Amino acid sequence: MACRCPRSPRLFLPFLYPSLFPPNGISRSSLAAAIRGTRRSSSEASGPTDPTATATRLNPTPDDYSMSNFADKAKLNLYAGPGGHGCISFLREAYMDDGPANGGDGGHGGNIYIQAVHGETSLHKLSRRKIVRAGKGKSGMGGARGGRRGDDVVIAVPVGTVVRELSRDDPEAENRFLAQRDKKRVGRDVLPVEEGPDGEPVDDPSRSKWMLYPGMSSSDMRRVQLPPLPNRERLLQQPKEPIQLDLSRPTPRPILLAVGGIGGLGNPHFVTKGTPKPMFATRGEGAVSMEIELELKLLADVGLVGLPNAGKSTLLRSISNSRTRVGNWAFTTLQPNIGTVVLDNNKGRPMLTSFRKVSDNTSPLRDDPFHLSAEPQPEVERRTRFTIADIPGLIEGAHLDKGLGIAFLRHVERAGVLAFVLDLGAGDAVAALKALWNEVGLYAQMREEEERERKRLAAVDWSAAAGTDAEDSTFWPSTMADDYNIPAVNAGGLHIAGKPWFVVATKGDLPDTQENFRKLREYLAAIGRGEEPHPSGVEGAWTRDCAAIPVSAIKGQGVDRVVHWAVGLLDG
Ligand SMILES: Nc1nc2c(ncn2[C@@H]2O[C@H](COP(=O)(O)OP(=O)(O)OP(=O)(O)O)[C@@H](O)[C@H]2O)c(=O)[nH]1
Ligand SMILES: [Mg+2]
Repeated sequence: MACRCPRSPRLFLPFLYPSLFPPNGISRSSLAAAIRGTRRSSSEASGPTDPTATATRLNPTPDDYSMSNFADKAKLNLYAGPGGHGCISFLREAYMDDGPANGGDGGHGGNIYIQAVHGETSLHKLSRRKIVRAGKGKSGMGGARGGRRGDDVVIAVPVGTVVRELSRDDPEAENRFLAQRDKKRVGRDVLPVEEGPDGEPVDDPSRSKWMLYPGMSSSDMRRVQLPPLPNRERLLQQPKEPIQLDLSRPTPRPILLAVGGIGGLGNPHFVTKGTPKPMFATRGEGAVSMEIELELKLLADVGLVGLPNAGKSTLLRSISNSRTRVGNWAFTTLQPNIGTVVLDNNKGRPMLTSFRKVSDNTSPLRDDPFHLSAEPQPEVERRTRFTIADIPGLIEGAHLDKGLGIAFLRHVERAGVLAFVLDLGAGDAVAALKALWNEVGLYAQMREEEERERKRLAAVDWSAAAGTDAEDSTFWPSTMADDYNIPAVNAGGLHIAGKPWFVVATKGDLPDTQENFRKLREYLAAIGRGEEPHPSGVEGAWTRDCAAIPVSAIKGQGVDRVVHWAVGLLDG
């Protein structure tokens, strides 16, 4: 059959593809040229700073970057799994309607662990998750079938995460404390079931630990004589309060944070001569819940510190594999970036031969907890790469949380070497260096005060058993977690000012920067000679070999010297 619609392909095409059908009077070629023109002008507007320059790796267009999710703090509420209840059941078979007790035990609740692993780079997933729950133990069943154990949870965090416990609720520790107190008071393990004047049982906390057969009459329920609660130990001991871990290395095994509850016992456990058919079983124990705070301190070998727009990110791009964002405005960088400088790619002669000490902070427990390797650990190992952290620019008052500085200064806190990046084209470099050191020094002092305060609070024993003889060494046995405790920091800001540092004087390609650089070099030489104090003003700070390296990061000139100098300081 013939088509009833007239064949007019041009009818709809202009709506679908307007660019192919220019309005009358404009030729297709001139329209294409106009489109090309607008594209070029829009990329130029946001492109490299110098309009004559073409985009390169060191001077990229602003869209040549990737912005990943990043969070360096997270608070988590942890709920370990409670134990499942024991079961009250009796064998029922043909011709045996009154068989023996066969209730299964409840499963243990799941534990919560933490593990620092390579591959995780941020805490953003955990900061959104907020609550971590381990699996509940399943209750026991008839036919002597035990309940399933609750699933454990391992929280994977990046290496460099500090864990602090903020609060804890351990119902079993509380109960044990109350039981010990009652034992002392009455001289018996469990208070007798007493009846009040109206025949109602007096409130007895130990009764809530029991499950009674649902088919019992209420008077039987009141009269039933319960045996003393069995004294059961958790398979894993809950770590001491407060937990403080510094996961500065990948942890070989997950570290326990919160222990799940023990599963209840089924009724066969309570069969005695006097009670051949126990109509009771124990409930599963409650589990530990706690609130913890995670703080990620990126572990880079070198930390770049500078004012906004100084050229830190361009420097990072010029010496490492980083693709961090670069732009000609302040606060281009909004989150820390880590770049890796490869010294030896195993494809020929290495760029530099460097060794790093490994014996300093290698405890046998961390690297070889079971002493499996008979060979002694090497004292030094070859450095094939090192990492550099670029953080958002600091402004005056950063330590008081102005700008973006304070949240990110903690990432340079752990760097082995600090590199101060100064823009030679942005005024007095000496004044800029002093301002930066001032902020860093004030921040260091603030952190130390915070740490002291935290220690003071930790020294106060908040545990339920505090001040009583219930608190003995077996009550809170020590765990592996104690070996990961945060090391003490020096007083007076030295933990940052005592680090080796140097200055990278960048944008040396700009005109009239020589004089600025000369003054900077003289100032640093005076510090080295001891004529000028350390720019932070901290007594005993590192002033051994303060160098200023002139570079033009955008042209990649002089940047190799930065790598050599940083490696020299890292090697010590
Ligand atoms: N002429 C010249 N310009 C440079 C040099 N290094 C960086 N720039 C320019 O300076 C501007 C700022 O560079 P960034 O690397 O983003 O500076 P930043 O210190 O990371 O800035 P924030 O992230 O905001 O703190 C960019 O327009 C760069 O192209 C250099 O050596 N010479
Ligand atoms: Mg930057």
